[in-house]
Parts: sequence; C-alpha cells; structure tokens
Amino acid sequence: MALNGKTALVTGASQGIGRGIALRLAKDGANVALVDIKADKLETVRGEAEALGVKATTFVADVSKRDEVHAAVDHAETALGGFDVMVNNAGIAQVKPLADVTPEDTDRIYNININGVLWGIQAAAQKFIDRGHKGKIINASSIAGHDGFAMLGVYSATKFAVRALTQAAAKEYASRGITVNAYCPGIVGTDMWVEIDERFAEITGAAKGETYKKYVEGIALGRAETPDDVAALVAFLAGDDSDYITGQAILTDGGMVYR
Ligand SMILES: NC(=O)C1=CN([C@@H]2O[C@H](COP(=O)(O)OP(=O)(O)OC[C@H]3O[C@@H](n4cnc5c(N)ncnc54)[C@H](O)[C@@H]3O)[C@@H](O)[C@H]2O)C=CC1
Ligand SMILES: CC(=O)C(C)=O
Repeated sequence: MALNGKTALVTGASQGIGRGIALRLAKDGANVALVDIKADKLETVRGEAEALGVKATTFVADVSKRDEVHAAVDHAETALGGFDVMVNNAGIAQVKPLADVTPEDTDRIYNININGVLWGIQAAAQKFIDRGHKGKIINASSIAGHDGFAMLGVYSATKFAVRALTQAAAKEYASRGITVNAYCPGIVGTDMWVEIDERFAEITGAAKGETYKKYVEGIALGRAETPDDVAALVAFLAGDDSDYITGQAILTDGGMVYR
C-alpha cells in the first residue's frame, strides 16, 4: 500500500471531504490523526479508520487558533509515532452579496480558511524539519480559488489566498524536501453544499435544491463530485508518486473550470 507506515493529519475530518480523505489515506495504509472542532463525529470516523487496519487518533482543535493547530501536530506525532502528511482541509463557506459583507464576516472566514491553512503549513513544516525528513502539505482550495463566484465572493477570496500561500510555501520549503500543493474541488455533495443551496434560496428566491442542480448540470462529466473523487487526488499528492510536483493548485471538478 502506497502510504504504509506514514502518518497523516487531516483537519475537518469529522465529515464530508475531510472524512473521505482520512478514510482513503487509511485505506492506503497511513495512520491517521483526525482533527476537527466537532468532537462527537470524530470518534465515529476514528472507528471507521481503525476498521481499515491502521492506527487512528483524534484531536479537537479550532484551526483558526495557531496554538491549537501546533498542538494537534504535536499530538499526531506523539500518538502515532511519526509525521509525514498534513492535509489542511477544514473550511467554511459564506453565501452573501459583497454589499452586505461585514468585518465580523471577514474576520471569521479569513481566520478559518486562510489563517487555518497558514498555521497548518507552519506547524507541519516545522515538524518535518525537526524530524529531519521530507513531508507533504496539501491544502484545500476550490474551483472558487480559480474563478470568483457571485455570492461567494469572500469565500472565493479565501480560496485564491490558499493558492498564494501554497505557492509561497512551496518555494520556501522546497530545499527541505517539503512539497506543498492544493486540491481544487468543484461541486461536492456535502453539508457545505446543503448550506450553500439554502442560503442561495433565501437570497435569490431560488427553490430549494435548484442552485445545486444548476451547478451540477454545468459539470462536463455529468454528475456531482463525491468526497472519494477528491480523496483520490489527495492520496496521490500524499504519496511518493507526486514527489516532483510542488506549488500547484490542481482542479478536480469533473470539467467545470479549465486552466
Ligand atoms: N463541498 C464542496 O463543494 C467544496 C468544498 N471545498 C472545500 O473543501 C473543504 C471541506 O469541505 P466540505 O467537506 O464540503 O465541508 P463540510 O462543511 O461538510 O465539512 C467541513 C468540516 O470542517 C470542520 N471545521 C469547520 N470549521 C473548523 C474549524 N475552525 N476548526 C476545525 N474544523 C473546522 C467542520 O466541523 C466540518 O467537519 C473546505 O475547505 C471547503 O472549502 C472546496 C471546493 C468545493
Ligand atoms: C464550496 C465550493 O468551493 C464551491 C465552489 O462550491
């Protein structure tokens, strides 16, 4: 198995894409540290990972808090005996016309989606350097990190920022054997999209389900994305086969945005 003996930390692992990534990495042989702000669901995912024959541990942390992210990385190393892969997946969406955005909105979403990724990059890179080996840092961007989406303007800005951090970190850490890449999903059928669809319905008067349907109809491959689709790309980026790739923000969207 491609990730046998490796240790991977995934943030936002309680559900959705993060859960899918954690279970795929476990299936590929990695021991997994599951981090989220939601404690209860983490334990369920831990059981699912252990059933795949690997070690798993949980840690409750808010990625917007630098100390908590650093503590999560320390915990992963102590509990699992190594540290090789960091997946900065946790994020939140916000559907709002730009005209209505408040400073409180931007503080919240920037702190989670941008700073959360930055703290994860810092903590993981320092850990790889202290341990004296290479490492993989993999960040959640989006199609909205390649194209700004109406009503998702602030969210889109955070996902463009993730690409900037990914490129800068790739350059800063390349000499240490650390690669830094981002994955850019399209329309994934998770709770995040349930919330996005509901907010669009409130703001635009669209019927419930209509916005999601409209976006899915625009996908060339003809179906919504699943967490497993995203996890397949992340598993590649976590393994040795991607060793010569760094600083990239790779689209996995079934054919929506072409770069
Ligand atoms: N669902 C989609 O269509 C797409 C999602 N993405 C990105 O993928 C990532 C995962 O999204 P989904 O799984 O769909 O979302 P989701 O809402 O289903 O799950 C997000 C997870 O992150 C956790 N989380 C939120 N804030 C946190 C914080 N401050 N600290 C720790 N954990 C926190 C939540 O508790 C939850 O378990 C996000 O970064 C999102 O922006 C990117 C493109 C498309
Ligand atoms: C949630 C998200 O990133 C999009 C573009 O749907």
